[in-house]
Amino acid sequence: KNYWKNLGVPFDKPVPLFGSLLPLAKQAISVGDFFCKLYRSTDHPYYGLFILGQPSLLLRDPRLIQDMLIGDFECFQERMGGKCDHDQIGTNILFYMKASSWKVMRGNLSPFFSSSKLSRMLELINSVGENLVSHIRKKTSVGLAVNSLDASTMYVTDIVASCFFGFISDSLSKGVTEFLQISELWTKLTFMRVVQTSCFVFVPTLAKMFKIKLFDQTSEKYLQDVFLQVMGERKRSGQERRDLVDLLIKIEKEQSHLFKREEIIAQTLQLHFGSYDTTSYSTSFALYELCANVGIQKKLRGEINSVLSQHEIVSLEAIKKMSYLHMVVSESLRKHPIIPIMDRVCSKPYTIPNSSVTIKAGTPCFVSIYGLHYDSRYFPNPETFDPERFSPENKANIIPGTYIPFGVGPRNCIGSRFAVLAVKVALICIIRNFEFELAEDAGSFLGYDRKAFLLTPRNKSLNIKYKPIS
Ligand code: HEM
Repeated sequence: KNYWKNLGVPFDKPVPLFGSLLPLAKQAISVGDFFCKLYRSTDHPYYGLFILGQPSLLLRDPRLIQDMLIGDFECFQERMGGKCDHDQIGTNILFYMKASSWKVMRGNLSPFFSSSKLSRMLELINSVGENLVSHIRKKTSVGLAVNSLDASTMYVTDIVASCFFGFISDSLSKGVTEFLQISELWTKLTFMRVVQTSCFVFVPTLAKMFKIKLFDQTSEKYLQDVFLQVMGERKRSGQERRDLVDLLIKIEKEQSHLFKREEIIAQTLQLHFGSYDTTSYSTSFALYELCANVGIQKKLRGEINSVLSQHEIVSLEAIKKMSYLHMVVSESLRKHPIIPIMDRVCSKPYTIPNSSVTIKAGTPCFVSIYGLHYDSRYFPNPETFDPERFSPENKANIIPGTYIPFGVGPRNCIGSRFAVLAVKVALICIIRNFEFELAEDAGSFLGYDRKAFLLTPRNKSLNIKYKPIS
């Protein structure tokens, strides 16, 4: 209780057993709001809290965040959670991999997101984008509003199947597919899943004792089987598609001394899990903002049409020329940072720069991405959707470390370029073909689900009325 007091660090008063986490345990507040509230409760560069009995630190100052998580990365290489040997998939996804294996695996996977690989994947994403337009056209032709959160989810499911699992899922045309249903189950947060995931991350001792695993086991097994089937066929035929399946086959062949089979399979499930809700919610929030800001929608349509009048296809080169699109997506990710917090665990005693405070090995350190993005010192009128914050002239004024939708440092989001590309293609496809606005029954889309870890729209529908442009 007096741990932070004795070190002279301002802190959140703990309650017995729960520490600072009681509001979360009661599901009275979402994870993003909880850390944002702590962020706002002090002016100090850092703030103490207790994860159950474990003293932990919230880093607030952007300079400090950068010094610690980038400059002193060797002391902050791992996250909380994932130390459960009984769960060979959950523990071995890149997100939770231990530092030594992580470095090699990250090096293996990074080239998968290089410009040349993205350019190849863009062909696949474009064809899913066309299906998204057909899906909207079909619903619109019979006078229906389109639940655009569902449509975004199907769009991302089909991209994931195509780019990571190597097969066509086509849920946008079929409406429902087994892969879509399993993917939804995979990321669905029931009360039990929330408790189990919390144990896996915050109380690994309990997770070990009760053999709790990170993922829902039915969907984990299904996705593993799908991937192994594709992998097996690929090995038998000797065919190469230069995609994730080929890359993982190569790692299995060349690095069997470093990685077990589960560690390799875990990465496909990781990329699926990493992309699924994050990218579909990001697409939906961007669509919502374009409905709410008709002037911005119009201006964006102008830019997209103008660039595409000089390019036959939606190539990386064409997308790069759409600077306003980049500003719109950047602002949407500022206002809606789907992963609202990030964490690292300190691996050795560490003295906080410009202080006499030394934290112990094992201390979890958090960053409130949401708190930073809504801090009016860094982003005036943070509630306003204003892409001009990211214009070439204004961008230079953004203080490093204050805009971090994809995290900070070497362990930041590996899929950021892929995610931004997928969101941009969806917007390009929609905006070229339709004018759109919120339907009368759109309801409130902007409340966040209190039991979710991600910024999850509480109202799981985003009804949009689309008007085809001839
Ligand atoms: C808009 C969509 C997305 C957002 C906002 C997002 C955000 C984040 C954030 C904040 C982190 C933690 C970074 C840190 O701790 O410094 C992260 C990590 C990660 N993300 Fe994403 N992400 C998105 C999409 C994706 C996609 C599409 C993939 C996969 C293709 C992906 C895969 C990962 C992985 C594997 C990690 C862990 C990286 C590591 O530990 O090396 N994410 N993401």
